[in-house]
Amino acid sequence: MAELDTSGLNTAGLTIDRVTKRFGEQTAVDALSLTINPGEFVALLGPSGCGKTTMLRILAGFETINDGTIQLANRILASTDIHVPPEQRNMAMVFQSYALWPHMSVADNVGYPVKLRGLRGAAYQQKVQQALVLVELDAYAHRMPQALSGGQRQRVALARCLVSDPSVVLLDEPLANLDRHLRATMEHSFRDFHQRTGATLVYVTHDQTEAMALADKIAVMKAGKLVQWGAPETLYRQPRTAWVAGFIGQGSQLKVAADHPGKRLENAALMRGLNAIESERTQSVLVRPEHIQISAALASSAAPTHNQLAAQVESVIFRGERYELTLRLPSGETLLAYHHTAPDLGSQVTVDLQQGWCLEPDQ
Ligand SMILES: Nc1ncnc2c1ncn2[C@@H]1O[C@H](COP(=O)(O)OP(=O)(O)OP(=O)(O)O)[C@@H](O)[C@H]1O
Repeated sequence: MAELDTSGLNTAGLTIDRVTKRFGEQTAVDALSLTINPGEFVALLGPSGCGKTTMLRILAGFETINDGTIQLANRILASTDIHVPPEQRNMAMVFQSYALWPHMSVADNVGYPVKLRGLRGAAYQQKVQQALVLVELDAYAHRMPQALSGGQRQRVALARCLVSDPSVVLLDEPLANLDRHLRATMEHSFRDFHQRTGATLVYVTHDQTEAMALADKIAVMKAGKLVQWGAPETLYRQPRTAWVAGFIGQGSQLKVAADHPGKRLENAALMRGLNAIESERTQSVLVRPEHIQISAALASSAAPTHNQLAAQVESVIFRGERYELTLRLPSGETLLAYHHTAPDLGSQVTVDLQQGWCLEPDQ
């Protein structure tokens, strides 16, 4: 592919400082602070109604704020008494509905924002061509939007937001209207797009696998508040609270007697905590399925060692590359585990727990 000129893109960082947005009695965004570095790909992740779209609309300038400040590089975009209008923010937004003009070709759709600014002739053609190359749609310049797939239409929308050299690209659930297969393909397109442009991207989604696959950093939101901010691996391995642990990835939460949240327990310490008396088992610990080893069915005469647990197989689901098992422990708690073969339902197995992660209780 030809060398791409993305020098026009004046990527910048965003500082969101204690931003609050209320709609009447309802606080949609509650004292949220984030520092987004230039060129970072950030996902705002959370369940429906947690305030992520409101936060994106605040960044775009479609909503004013009640408290806090937003800065793009050194420039204040919003505070209690400043509100820079959307068209002066140098940001571009991509919606889940694509919002393409049906009567314009792909090239005309992409070029529209710069045509509005008066760009014409060779400079215009070059800008449109560059943006189309970035989303690998240069061969489709003369097609009409109706003659494109959903994924291609979304790439046209991406190209259109790029022509105006935005400092930040805001994306509101851009894959929500696509089927599962296409979403996976588009995840690759978005990653490529980010690598080639180096743009600062803020991406709203309620889909944790999408956020984990795409983002450099994820802001997990709940009821308008930021509950955790970190790299996908950190959120997966070291979720702060029981709620984050349940929201990101798969796993089981067991009660143990252990000291502090934010600590990893290796096998022996974990087993000591699990074997403590009931009243002392007050700390929630997360055990991911990949940290559970299952031994062959327990012979009737064999007992698990003191560092193992006995468990009963309650359900077995075939997932192609592995089986997903639900195991019932003597304490009554359940454990999600993976295994390469399918044990009989109701059979007893021995379980080795390699490690667990101590969680903070939810507020
Ligand atoms: N214009 C508005 N007027 C009143 N309340 C609003 C308005 N916009 C959002 N809200 C409320 O603010 C809260 C946050 O909404 P928001 O759309 O930001 O959530 P979300 O996390 O993006 O949800 P979803 O994933 O369902 O889009 C919700 O309770 C919503 O009802």
